[in-house]
Amino acid sequence: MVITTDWLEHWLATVTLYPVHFLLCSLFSFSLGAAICAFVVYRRQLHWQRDTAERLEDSIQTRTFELQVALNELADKNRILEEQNTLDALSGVRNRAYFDKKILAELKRSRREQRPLAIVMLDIDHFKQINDNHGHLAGDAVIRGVAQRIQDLLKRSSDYVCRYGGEEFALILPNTDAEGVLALAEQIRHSIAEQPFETEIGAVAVHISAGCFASIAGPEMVSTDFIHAADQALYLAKTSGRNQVKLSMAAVVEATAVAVEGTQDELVN
Ligand SMILES: Nc1nc2c(ncn2[C@@H]2O[C@H](COP(=O)(O)OP(=O)(O)OP(=O)(O)O)[C@@H](O)[C@H]2O)c(=O)[nH]1
Repeated sequence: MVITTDWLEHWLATVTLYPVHFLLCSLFSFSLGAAICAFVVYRRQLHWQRDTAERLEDSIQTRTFELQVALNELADKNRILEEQNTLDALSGVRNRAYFDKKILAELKRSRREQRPLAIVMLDIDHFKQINDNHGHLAGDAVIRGVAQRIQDLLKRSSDYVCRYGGEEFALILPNTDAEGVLALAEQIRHSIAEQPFETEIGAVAVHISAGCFASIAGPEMVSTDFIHAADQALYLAKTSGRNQVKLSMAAVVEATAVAVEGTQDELVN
């Protein structure tokens, strides 16, 4: 549009003639412009807020995922650490602390399910002589070898061999009666006596003595009843000449009772 003098004069005349119209038009145009500006700003802000919220949500999700991964790793490491805490450093089998906990749990299970629980206390014979004659390193190798040999002979995943202390081991055998524990302990004794253990000074022949006890846990029975009974049987095995397995008299009584019941059943049938 070309602004000429004529046009300007005409425009001024119009403005002078219709000042109210002009004012109203100007006001309307200004308001419309302002409204459009406000709308554009508002839309921009909305977009920006939406973008920010999306970015925030993404970052929260990423962080939550990273946190979950870190927590899982921590839980795994904790599990490994807890597992390591239950192991004996020298022999690699479970340690005494594990035995103390496990026997309590198995005692409760035996009482609840009315199934027999068997314990074996097992000790390497004349171990002091092995240390004295061949040195402590050879002695350590024998302890490791015996532990491994026992472990290899345990077939059920619920059976545990624990190093009870020094050259003594304790076995926890859930759901095992007197007959079963005697058979397993005898198998272990035989395997150890048969095959010497490799050490740095050569093969060392050893044998063990074992005391066994098996019973369904009665309402009054505690874990020490099982341990003492198996210990007494071990003492009997030692004093009877070593390299043998003995069953606690308490277990014999129970086994006899079971046998008598069995005989009576047969008679009745
Ligand atoms: N090398 C080694 N020796 C150990 C370890 N723990 C205990 N001993 C030794 O084992 C020996 C156990 O000796 P004793 O309790 O007299 O038993 P023993 O000589 O086996 O005799 P009996 O059990 O009666 O047949 C001691 O000399 C202890 O020092 C160990 O971790 N490594």
